[in-house]
Amino acid sequence: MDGGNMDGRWRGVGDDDGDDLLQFPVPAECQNGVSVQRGRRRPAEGHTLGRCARAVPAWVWGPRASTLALRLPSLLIRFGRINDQDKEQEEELFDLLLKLKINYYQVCPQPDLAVGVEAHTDVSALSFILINGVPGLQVKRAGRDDEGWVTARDEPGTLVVHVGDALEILSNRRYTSVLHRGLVNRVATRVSWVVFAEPPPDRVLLQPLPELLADGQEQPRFHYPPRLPVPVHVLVFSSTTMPPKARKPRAKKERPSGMSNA
Ligand SMILES: O=C(O)CCC(=O)C(=O)O
Ligand SMILES: [Fe+2]
Repeated sequence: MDGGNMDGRWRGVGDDDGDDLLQFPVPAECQNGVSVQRGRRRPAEGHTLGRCARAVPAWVWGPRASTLALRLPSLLIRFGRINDQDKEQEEELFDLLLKLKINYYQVCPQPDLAVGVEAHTDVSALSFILINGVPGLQVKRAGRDDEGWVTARDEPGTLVVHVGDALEILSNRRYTSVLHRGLVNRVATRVSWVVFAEPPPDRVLLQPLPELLADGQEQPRFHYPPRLPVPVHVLVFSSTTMPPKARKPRAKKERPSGMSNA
């Protein structure tokens, strides 16, 4: 991605080494919340979302993330022993939709009282998360409810990959989606760039892949009659009235106290 200067407020990222990230302010227009950009291409110049997306480190949109994003579901499914012959299904899984979201968390002197991004699972197949070196991404440990939250590593250049709901459903829960949350920080602004990789909404139905159930040994763990295409899934699962997985521990309402990093 080209270097640049938007109204003198920020400088672009030219290097691919992740170091720039630590000194990299997000343009003011992106600081009111989140910006979402659909599609695989970088947004158009001049568009607000484009301006925000230009703040994205090169390699979020660059070959490393997109290669991973486009290949990982297929590889994971293969590990799940999907029938190798089903090329058509594999092609569909390759044809992922990539969406970018930028989270900007203002410094907060009282992080315990603030809401960052509440505990949730992503509806994507996979999510790729890059943070600006300020910790605050937390993952709920699988298993017992009382095991608590684990803070993701924050070394520059660390790319966190989450399994999302779509992959859990397609894989008939060979992979389970990750409950996670984003916290604000007491002393530093947090920025996270998330690329959500989703199955193509017009072609992939969110149901366990038939190949996994073909031999009759395994029962489908997800039933959605009538079988829903992705947009409906997103609608339903985005609803606060219908959490995607009752088996997942619910988000605790209390604010974590150990995350100030002050
Ligand atoms: O900001 C973070 O570290 C996580 C954000 C997140 O999980 C999301 O936007 O879906
Ligand atoms: Fe998320």
